[in-house]
Amino acid sequence: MAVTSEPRAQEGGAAPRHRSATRSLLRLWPYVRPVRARLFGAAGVAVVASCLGLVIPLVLKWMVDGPVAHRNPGGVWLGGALLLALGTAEAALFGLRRWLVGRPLASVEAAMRADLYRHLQRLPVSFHDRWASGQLLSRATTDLMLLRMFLAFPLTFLVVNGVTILAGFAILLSQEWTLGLVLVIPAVPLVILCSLFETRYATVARTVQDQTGDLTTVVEEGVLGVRIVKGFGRHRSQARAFRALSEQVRSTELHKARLLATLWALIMTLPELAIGAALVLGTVRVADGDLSAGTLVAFLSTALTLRWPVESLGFLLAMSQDAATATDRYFDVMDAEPATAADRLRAASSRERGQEQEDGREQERGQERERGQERERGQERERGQAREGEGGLRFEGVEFAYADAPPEEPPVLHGVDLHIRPGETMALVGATGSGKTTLTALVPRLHEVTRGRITLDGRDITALSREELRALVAIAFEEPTLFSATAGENVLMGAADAGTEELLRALKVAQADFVHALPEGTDTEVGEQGLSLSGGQRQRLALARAVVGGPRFLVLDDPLSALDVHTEALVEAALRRVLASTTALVVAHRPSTVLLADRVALLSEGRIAAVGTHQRLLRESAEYRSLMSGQEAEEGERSP
Ligand SMILES: Nc1ncnc2c1ncn2[C@@H]1O[C@H](COP(=O)(O)OP(=O)(O)OP(=O)(O)O)[C@@H](O)[C@H]1O
Repeated sequence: MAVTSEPRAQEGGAAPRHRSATRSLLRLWPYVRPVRARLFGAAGVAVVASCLGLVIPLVLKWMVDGPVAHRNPGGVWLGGALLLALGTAEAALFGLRRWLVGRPLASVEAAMRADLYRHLQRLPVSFHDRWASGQLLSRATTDLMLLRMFLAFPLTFLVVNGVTILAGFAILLSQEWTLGLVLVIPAVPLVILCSLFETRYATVARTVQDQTGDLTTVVEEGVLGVRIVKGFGRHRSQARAFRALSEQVRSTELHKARLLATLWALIMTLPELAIGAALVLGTVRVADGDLSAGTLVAFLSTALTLRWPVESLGFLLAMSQDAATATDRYFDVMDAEPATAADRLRAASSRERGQEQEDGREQERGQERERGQERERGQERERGQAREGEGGLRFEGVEFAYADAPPEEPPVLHGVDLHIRPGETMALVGATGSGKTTLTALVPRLHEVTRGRITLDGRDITALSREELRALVAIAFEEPTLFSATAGENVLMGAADAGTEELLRALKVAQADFVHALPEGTDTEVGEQGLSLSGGQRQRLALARAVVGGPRFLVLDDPLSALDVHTEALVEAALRRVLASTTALVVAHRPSTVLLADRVALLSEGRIAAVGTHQRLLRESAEYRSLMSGQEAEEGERSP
């Protein structure tokens, strides 16, 4: 089975729905507004240029009926010069149009791309969990390019060609209305055809663009996961999966091309037939002496001048449809709410549906929990610990469920009460999948709690601005994420105002001194995702990034998992000094990491089942003992 053939639950390839292309395209107005003067100016210039083209047949008529009929060479030269001047002016005006639109349209595309990027950064993590990266990439690249092309070409030329066709038909009808009617009549089936085409083409265009997004995701995954693909010898099945998807895109593209070809053939054939009919009728009338030869020449050359504006309607409409689809896809993302209130509501309502089932389980657990809590309180009193104040990091009745979780599933976290005192380091231990990572992600508000609250030194995190929260809390995850930048820049991302001194200190704490041995020290580029470094090196840089700003609160999700025992011990010793002044929540799988902490919280079935020192939990909690059991020997060796 190929990696990419697994079912995809992500969004971004919404089913095509019927919509008005004009309404979709009108949403671009806020971006077009700042450059409207230039765009309208360019359209005006193009209309003048195109109408100049319509004057040429009138000059021809004058030449044929005048200087040519009367054998006047001077008149012929004058006519020739006039035609040359008209042709040159037409070309110059079209050139001016291009110059007028070039720069403003590049800035429209850049502004839309910047807005999309900014919006993506503000969207909650839950949005990114749902959307495939390729769908977002294709919107930021292909779709925006389609929009720029639409603004540069079809938008102007639908107007220009529309005006030219109207003016041209007015000239034709005024010259000889019977012949004019022969040309106008095919316009009726053409209009009907175009509206039929719009509906069918819109559906296919959306499908192609969505499938291209999926293909982008597959390419991205294949490139990022190349080690796994190679390691498991999966390149053939991977290539097969890629071929299947690209075959899908190809066949939809072909379907699109067939639609376009049919429309184009009809759009080209009908005017040709009409011109042929007008030619026969006109020649008969010239022979009968009803019509001057000059009028027939002018009539036919006007009709031929109108061929391009009429024939281009097919692909101008197709490009407009592609642009309308690209606009819809762009606003699919831009309309997503950055505010997370929607997520909260969704999760809360799914919670209520799951509440009934939960109540039954809750009763059973209640008694057990009360006994445990009573025991805990008694022991705390015995140790004569001072009553904690509001300081530190506090979880109060915290509940959390992923927005896309089935409603019948209990929340990942429920009724989590935990207090980490100021300056204390609390280890968070729990079985795999018990919700440790989820709990840590709530502190920097990567996800929003669905019930309850989290406070930092007594202040609800939802009352803090994002900037305040980021300044207070630093995070490091088990899977370190580095950016295509230098090692130093990656670390300094952790604090806005940190300098070289803080950088060196952070590298020391995280035992990341290896950086100095890199070819350009802290200025060495670490490559995309830091893949030029080992897993342990990446983890240490991520840890340095977390501690560089000397944060008041530190949230570490098993940040030492990739280190060897010796390096881990060194990092721990250095961290201990840092953590002395920091309130920290550290997800731990190994006793060596647990030993870093003052106390340990055991997360079980979505709630805190026990809190105490490592030794005490070993004594009192069977679950904790079992979680740590594989490691006790190692721990015994390493504890002081
Ligand atoms: N983005 C997500 N959307 C939906 N469910 C998720 C998401 N992330 C995690 N989960 C689910 O939430 C539960 C808790 O996951 P979490 O990663 O918090 O566990 P964990 O205790 O950190 O596990 P581990 O020790 O293996 O890292 C799991 O059942 C997981 O399937």
